[in-house]
Amino acid sequence: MKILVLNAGSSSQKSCLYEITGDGILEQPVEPLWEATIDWTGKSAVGLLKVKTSHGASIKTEIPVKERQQAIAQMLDTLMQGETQVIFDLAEIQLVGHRVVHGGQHYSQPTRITPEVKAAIKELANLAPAHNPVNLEGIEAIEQTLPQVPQVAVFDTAFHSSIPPGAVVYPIPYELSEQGIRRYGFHGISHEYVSRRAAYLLDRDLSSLKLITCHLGNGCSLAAIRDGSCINTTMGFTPLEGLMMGTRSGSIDPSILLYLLRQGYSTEQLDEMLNKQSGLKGVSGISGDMRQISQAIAEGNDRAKLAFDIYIHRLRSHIGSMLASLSGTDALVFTAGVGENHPLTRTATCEAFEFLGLKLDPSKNQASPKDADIATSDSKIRVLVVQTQEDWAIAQSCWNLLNRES
Ligand SMILES: Nc1ncnc2c1ncn2[C@@H]1O[C@H](COP(=O)(O)OP(=O)(O)O)[C@@H](O)[C@H]1O
Ligand SMILES: CC(=O)OP(=O)(O)O
Ligand SMILES: [Mg+2]
Repeated sequence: MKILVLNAGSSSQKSCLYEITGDGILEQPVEPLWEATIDWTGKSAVGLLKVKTSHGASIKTEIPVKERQQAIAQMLDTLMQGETQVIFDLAEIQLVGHRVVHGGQHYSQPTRITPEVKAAIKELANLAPAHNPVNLEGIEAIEQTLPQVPQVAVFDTAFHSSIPPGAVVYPIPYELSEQGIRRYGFHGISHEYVSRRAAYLLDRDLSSLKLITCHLGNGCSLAAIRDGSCINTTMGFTPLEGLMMGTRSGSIDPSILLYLLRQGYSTEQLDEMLNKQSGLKGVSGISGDMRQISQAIAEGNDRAKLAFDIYIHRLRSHIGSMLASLSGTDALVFTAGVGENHPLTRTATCEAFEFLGLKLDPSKNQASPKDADIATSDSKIRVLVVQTQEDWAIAQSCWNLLNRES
């Protein structure tokens, strides 16, 4: 069965075509037949489309991206044309799966997209403004291009539905919690996938493991996972809470917002400040990208060093909180852009937990291996680097949903 996956970001659109055969539950992730990304910077009318296929073809080309729908249609053209052709007819695609960031209280399973589900995704857009609207645009683009093909939403919040009330309810008047103001948690597709992959790499049963998964990308979050179920996470009502991120502040004293509101800031200004002008970018004044922060530190930039120090301080503190939720851990798992590629972040994080007998192997860490254990053989806690495969996880969820239904 061929499943197309769409993973829409605020400045990118990723897509993969997978072919799943057999029972679909494969321990090793499968290479996509075709993989495409469009990157554009918000208002720019031109985007860079990159496509590669499992038979070794690749193209890079600039395309106009005034509307996401047109850009997606152009991206899908490369499935059937030129050197990147992998199918002869769009009808070969049997299902399309989407990463949808906020599923609210009602969607904790992969769900077939209906007008009702679309309306719910739209309504939740004010809680995930950088994500849900673009997820919806992706769904609508497929309705135009592949009107007959069923679509499935896989929610980033779903994996966190097992978190117990003590970690979900905020200590504010309870009526607000009843209105849905509570912790949801995000990056669930990634946390769930890397926890399963970690169990496989450790040759252990997931149902007997305590894991702390660290998704450190542009957005950053942690999950505490016991016996395969999530029991705590750092993101909350929106993807703004918790760790310091590329451009998001993470948790700050809420009184800072009250203070700034009284100073005359508008809600839009505060939103822009907290989501786009804070984090590594806001403190360093340079960039939200860890590669540029590292380079600036190497050149002696003090603000870049301060930004990195805050990032690590907060990461260590939140790992401490996850450790307490789990009463210990068998492994720390690093994933996503920073987690997979930045040895210094892993060293600086792990140093704080040496008192627990955690020992990182410096040469293994420096190599940034994919899907490997980078702790020494006598370390009391394993440390893994796992490449997150959100798209593959979505394809598997879609396949499982179809099998449950049939
Ligand atoms: N080689 C690298 N070294 C350090 N950081 C990196 C490297 N590659 C990517 N990153 C970091 O990862 C981030 C992107 O992570 P990613 O997981 O792709 O994020 P997202 O899916 O949220 O866009 C970049 O902004 C950058 O900070
Ligand atoms: C939920 C979230 O923060 O996603 P991303 O890291 O892709 O922005
Ligand atoms: Mg991501």
